[in-house]
Amino acid sequence: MLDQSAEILTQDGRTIGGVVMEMKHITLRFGGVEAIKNISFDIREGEIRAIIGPNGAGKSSMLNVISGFYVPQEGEVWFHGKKRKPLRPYEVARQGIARTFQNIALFEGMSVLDNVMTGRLNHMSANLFQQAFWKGRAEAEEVENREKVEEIIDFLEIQAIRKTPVARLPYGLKKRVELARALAAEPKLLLLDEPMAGMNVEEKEDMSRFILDVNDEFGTTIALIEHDMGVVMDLSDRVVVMDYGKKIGDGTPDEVRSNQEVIDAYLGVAHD
Ligand SMILES: Nc1ncnc2c1ncn2[C@@H]1O[C@H](COP(=O)(O)OP(=O)(O)OP(=O)(O)O)[C@@H](O)[C@H]1O
Repeated sequence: MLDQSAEILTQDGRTIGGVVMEMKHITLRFGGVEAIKNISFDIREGEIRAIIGPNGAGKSSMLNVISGFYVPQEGEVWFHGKKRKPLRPYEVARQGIARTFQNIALFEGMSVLDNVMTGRLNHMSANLFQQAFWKGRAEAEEVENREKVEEIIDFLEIQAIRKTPVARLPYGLKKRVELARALAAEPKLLLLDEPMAGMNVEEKEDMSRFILDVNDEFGTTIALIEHDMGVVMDLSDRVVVMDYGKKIGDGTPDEVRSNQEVIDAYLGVAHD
């Protein structure tokens, strides 16, 4: 059996670390619909792991299992070597998991800066009493949080719009602000829900570059779901392919690309 803690080499010669999350025989049902059927795979430290598949394949359901939002009826999720119990939303953040959403979930009336600041909530320990009576601590924390947020804003090249209300931004930039907010939490595992959906070619190229840069610069482990096979192939170290709730492929982009079952699933399904 493969040593789970051992590093492995990717097809591009990158080294990725040991297993951080393991999905073991996951089955998820909504009433009579089996959205995920007995799927197992792992996510390794420092990798970009994509889960792809045609419409209705079960990708969103899987992302929600990874994030802890859905608890599967069967199977186990292991995180950092421990079997995970059902989590409350704040516990997910404390575990070092942050995510973006397919339908952007930002505060439209607030500025970019304030939206990104909300990503720091988990790093704010000063309570209301301390904020009122122990100004020093609350202020020090505020300075530290601002510094981190400014660093991320620079990194994602959104300085010019830091004071702009999100509602005024084009779609591609909103997606980048969402990425910034997720990064502000300094996650160990970053989950991206169709990060390229609805983008034009240029926006997709920008987003790909930022995802690669985040992974490279911060060493963040990234798991993303994507509907369009093309966009993630150059980006990912390893890819899981789902179809009708089943896993039909799992491997390097080259392995997945030459997998006949994967080719058939994609050819047999109409895409938008
Ligand atoms: N909350 C829910 N209640 C009932 N059925 C659901 C629910 N969420 C998903 N499903 C069903 O589970 C199956 C998988 O859906 P899911 O959204 O996970 O697929 P997907 O691969 O993300 O699809 P898409 O690419 O279209 O977003 C579908 O048959 C869907 O109708």
